[in-house]
Amino acid sequence: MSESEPQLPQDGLIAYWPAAIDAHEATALFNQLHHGLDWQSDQVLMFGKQIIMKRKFVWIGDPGCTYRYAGIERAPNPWTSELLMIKKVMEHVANHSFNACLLNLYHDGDEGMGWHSDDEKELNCQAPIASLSLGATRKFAFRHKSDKTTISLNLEHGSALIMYPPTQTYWSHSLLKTKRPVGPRINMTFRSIVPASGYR
Ligand SMILES: O=C(O)CCC(=O)C(=O)O
Ligand SMILES: [Fe+2]
Repeated sequence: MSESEPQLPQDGLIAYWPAAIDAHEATALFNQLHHGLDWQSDQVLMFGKQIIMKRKFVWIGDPGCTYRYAGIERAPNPWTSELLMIKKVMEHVANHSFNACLLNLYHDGDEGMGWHSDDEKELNCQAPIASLSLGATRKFAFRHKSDKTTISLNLEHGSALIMYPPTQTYWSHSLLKTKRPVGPRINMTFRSIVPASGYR
């Protein structure tokens, strides 16, 4: 496994590992997750209306790792043995430990994720976020919040993208939609949550 070069010019730090997991393992994992998880419909509040997204998600984490996202509070689902195994790999790649993971399922190129940064208040802002991609290769882009510089990279099957602080402070990111016919993709972002006060 080796790192390859895409980098942010300023105000952040990323590392891209094209083959964090080998292709065979990545395919087996994709199939297990695709069929084995209880995928939920994502909802966003738009112009005061709840819109159901085609994209699906699963929120996994240690007890107490509740996540408020797009106005909805999400209690964590427990870790499975394969998710714990992947968490270990990603902890090794990122050199950091994680207590939660957001999985997103994009059925095709019509589904993506708009510009945002992962800077919710329950996230430990000193910790990296480690993203693992499985399935179709898709384009992912960073845009600087003030000068709008944009950097894009293709996230390949089995690749890891680590976003270190202060990337989320200065850069937004997006999973771009595409008109190219592409198959499904699962993305897992391993995160470090500061558990809600009721749990501490
Ligand atoms: O699908 C991806 O690669 C990105 C997902 C993402 O940005 C997120 O879950 O916050
Ligand atoms: Fe994100």
